[in-house]
Amino acid sequence: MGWTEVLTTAEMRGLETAAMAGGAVTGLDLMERAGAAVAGAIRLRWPKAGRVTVLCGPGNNGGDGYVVARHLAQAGWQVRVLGMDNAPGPDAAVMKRRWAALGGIEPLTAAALGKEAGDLVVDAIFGTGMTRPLDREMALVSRWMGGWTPVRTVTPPPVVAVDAVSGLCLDSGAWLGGVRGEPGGSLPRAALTVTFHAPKAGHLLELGPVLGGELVVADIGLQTTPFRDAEGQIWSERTLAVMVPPRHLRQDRGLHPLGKRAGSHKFDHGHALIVAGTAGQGGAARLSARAALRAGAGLVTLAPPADAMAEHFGPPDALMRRALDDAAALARLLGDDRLRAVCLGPGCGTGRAADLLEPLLASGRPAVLDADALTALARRPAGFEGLHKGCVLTPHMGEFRRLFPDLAARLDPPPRPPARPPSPEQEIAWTIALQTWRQALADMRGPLYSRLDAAREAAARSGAVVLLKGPDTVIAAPDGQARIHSAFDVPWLATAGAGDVLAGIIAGLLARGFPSLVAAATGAFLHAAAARRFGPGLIADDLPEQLPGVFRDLGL
Ligand SMILES: NC(=O)C1=CN([C@@H]2O[C@H](COP(=O)(O)OP(=O)(O)OC[C@H]3O[C@@H](n4cnc5c(N)ncnc54)[C@H](OP(=O)(O)O)[C@@H]3O)[C@@H](O)[C@H]2O)[C@H](O)CC1
Ligand SMILES: [K+]
Repeated sequence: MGWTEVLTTAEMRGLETAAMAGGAVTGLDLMERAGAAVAGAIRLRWPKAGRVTVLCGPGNNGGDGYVVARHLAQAGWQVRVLGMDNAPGPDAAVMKRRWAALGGIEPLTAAALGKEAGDLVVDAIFGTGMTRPLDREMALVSRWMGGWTPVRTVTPPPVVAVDAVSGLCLDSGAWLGGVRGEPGGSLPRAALTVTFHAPKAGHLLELGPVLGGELVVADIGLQTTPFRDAEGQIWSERTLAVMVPPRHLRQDRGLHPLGKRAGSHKFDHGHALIVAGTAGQGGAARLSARAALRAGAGLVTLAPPADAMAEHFGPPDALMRRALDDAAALARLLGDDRLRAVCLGPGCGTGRAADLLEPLLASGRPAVLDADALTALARRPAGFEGLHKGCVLTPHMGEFRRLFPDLAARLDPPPRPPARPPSPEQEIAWTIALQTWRQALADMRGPLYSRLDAAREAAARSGAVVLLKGPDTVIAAPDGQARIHSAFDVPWLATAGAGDVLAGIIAGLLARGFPSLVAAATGAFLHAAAARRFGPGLIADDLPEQLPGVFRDLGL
């Protein structure tokens, strides 16, 4: 599995500051390297020199912009710079002067965009220093970069964002001053974002992947020194992105983590138990069971109640079936240590899930709790007692809200008032509510609370690994470790049963002995890779059948 370190803006600043304090590098070096990297990425994608408009903000992001302008001009591009009329920090001031020696700087206003914008726009207005919503002028510029063209302005050419599209909170992926969860039509869209040293969480969450276009991570010579935070936690291992497996992880370099050693025995790859529910709901558990088999578990047993056994006959023959009627029966089954993982929830029924949850937690066995098991957990008088780090909770946002209402609420935008006054006599109250709502949006201050924060707190509170589902899936462990799997290119995963397959893949990996955090992160990766491989028109039943091809693609 490929792990890419993901940083918060504070960690990025910490890394830069430490590198500069150590004398290894100066801010000016870093800015030169950053700007040169952006210019290089531009020249790779648009090899023919053209006309570019560079928008430079008040700080170091703007400083990068002046470096980009200089490099593109020296490469034969016709460069027009629109810059803020301010006295930036020392590094940006140097770079601004170096540009000014080559070309002019016009004031950065929305009106100035009305004229010729050229073949490309570079957004170097704000980066990691973006802490509050854009003011009116920059909001107009930002909307223009999203294709909004009021009278007398030209349609914007492709946009390249330096570090991020300006306006994005780089810690949460939310739009500062926007209503979370509503992408909104007039936000900027970049064709390419060039960030530095490592992706930030905001590049991978919520609107980050939607607005940022292709993400390039440019090395600017910052060593990933294992920094320790106040709790002694090594930063560079806290949050990792798990989207792209490195091609180098092939069999010829030793056994791939997902591979199987020649001569191994089925029990070497573990036995997974997939609990099924009462008659008529069996499809979900069958999907999970098939997925666990395809994920490489040595044995998989489907366990419906005796009265539902009849519905579970049929393929795959490799799937074993065994009646499981109640908690006592499960406690007996779990007495067999070879049973290495349990999947509880898909198509199980909340009553049955509630009964079976107790012996399952008491056994300490690795387990995936999904669907009805999560509903049962939310209603459980004992709460999260008995959960352990071998458990993987796989809630979608609705289930997450039931389990962790206070955390979900911190992700919610301020409640929007109705579109119009409910009645004439309520006109005044409605007006006040609307002004209060608008002020709440204007008062937003970054870094905003993120899905990563929410998953981390949920894992710490529950004691289990929490996989918060979405196109930006976040996986967090109780010890603070987290993984992000961002896949906005497989919308077809929004189909009945896809969650059951994910639960089954994770259960299969747990049975194979993968630690819970790695099993969940690898499961999220395999799930999306299977969907990507099948393509549009997929149904959940197609997903397990794609896994052999995914493994081949991984070089297994
Ligand atoms: N640190 C380094 O050596 C490197 C930095 N790189 C680049 O620098 C930016 C981060 O630069 P920074 O100056 O910290 O912040 P920004 O340029 O993103 O923002 C500039 C200032 O703007 C103010 N601000 C914030 N929000 C708004 C707003 N909505 N309207 C107006 N102004 C706003 C804020 O200052 P305040 O004190 O006013 O809050 C910002 O400080 C990083 O993104 C990189 O591009 C190099 O690339 C690597 C080396
Ligand atoms: K920017």
